[in-house]
Amino acid sequence: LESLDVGAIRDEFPILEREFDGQQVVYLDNAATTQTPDPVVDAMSDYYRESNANIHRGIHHLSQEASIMYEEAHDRVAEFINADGREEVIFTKNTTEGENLIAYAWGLNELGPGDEIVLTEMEHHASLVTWQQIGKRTGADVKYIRIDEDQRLDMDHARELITDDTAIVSAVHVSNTLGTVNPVSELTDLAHEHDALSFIDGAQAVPNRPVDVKAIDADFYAFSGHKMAGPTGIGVLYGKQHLLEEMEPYLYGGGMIRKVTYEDSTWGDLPWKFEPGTPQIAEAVGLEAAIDWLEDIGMERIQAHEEEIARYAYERLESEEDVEIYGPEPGPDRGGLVSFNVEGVHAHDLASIMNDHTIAVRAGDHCTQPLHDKLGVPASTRASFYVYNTREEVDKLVAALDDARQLFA
Ligand SMILES: Cc1ncc(COP(=O)(O)O)c(CN[C@@H](CS)C(=O)O)c1O
Repeated sequence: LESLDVGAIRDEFPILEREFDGQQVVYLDNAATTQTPDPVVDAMSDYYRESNANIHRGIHHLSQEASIMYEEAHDRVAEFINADGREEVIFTKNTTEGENLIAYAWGLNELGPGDEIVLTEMEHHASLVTWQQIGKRTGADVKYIRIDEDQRLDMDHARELITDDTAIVSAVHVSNTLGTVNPVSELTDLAHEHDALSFIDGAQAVPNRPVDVKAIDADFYAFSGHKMAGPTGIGVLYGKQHLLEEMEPYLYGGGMIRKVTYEDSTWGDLPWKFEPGTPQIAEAVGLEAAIDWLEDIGMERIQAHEEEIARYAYERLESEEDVEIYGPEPGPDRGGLVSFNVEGVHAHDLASIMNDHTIAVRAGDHCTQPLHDKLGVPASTRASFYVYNTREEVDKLVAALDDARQLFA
């Protein structure tokens, strides 16, 4: 694979030139949100300047133009993840809303006492808390597939846990804390062997690797635009068409109906049935521009670059005796992030020192509190990489550890 021209890529991100206290920003918090390249910002600005109108309602030129842009953004997403078409692509606010949409529109109606919801111990709160609360409301039991000593998923335990009582398996594709890449096709097969559904949380996967939802055969797959060089305020819930057809909406209003009388209403076609009210139109345009931008580079090259930088970070940090790294060794089942702790230094103190060097990392539980309890640590510091990061930025991260040691260790 031809390596990326990181310099040319960085030129499309003016924010990466910003300085604080005379130091250029080192942005290593991409698992939280990625930066937005000029072509995406320009596409959204152009939309507002030239095509802004409400969709699906007006018969005037601007509304027709905006409607086509919005609808075709669904087609572009479908092509990107290999969905059958726009009918399988619901625009949400973010991954979290995608999880909630299925939990409410499917879970509340289909789950009851005796049913089991199988999660993994490394789930993000967007999945874990949602299914946990739906379990409490429906009487369904929530079970967690263990992680092993390498913080990979214990698939023997998965095979034991997923039974004919399982109604749905909801699993993260790439852990935002461990970096672990889970065998989501195998998990989906296990679910289907027991007539259960599979929901895959792809927030940390779609941005940085090729994702083919048909190859995985997931029934639902969710991700967020802001983690893949796109805008905040838009996410995607992929769902198999026959399942979405059978599901009742759980948010009602204009745009999602076919016929309304004082007595009852009928619902519109997919995906509009699940998109009530005025949607995030400019964000849909931005998401399409982000997909064009990513595919212009190539998802395989993005994955290779991100994993090369993460491998370099892993190896540099691993050579530091007082550093504990979480997640598996670099390789096919580790994504482009590294969470770690420095002995004697609290993660928040470390991140604060990093910030003194204008290095942006995340410290805390990364919305995986139960996982941190399982790891036996209150928090961790996480460096997460993307297409514009360099080895030199990793060197700055490692060099800043000494300041933290002198101050806190
Ligand atoms: C695996 C996974 N699943 C769901 C989400 C939620 O994405 P939203 O766009 O916020 O809905 C995230 C976002 N994780 C951010 C914020 S906690 C992080 O710093 O790790 C995620 O990583």
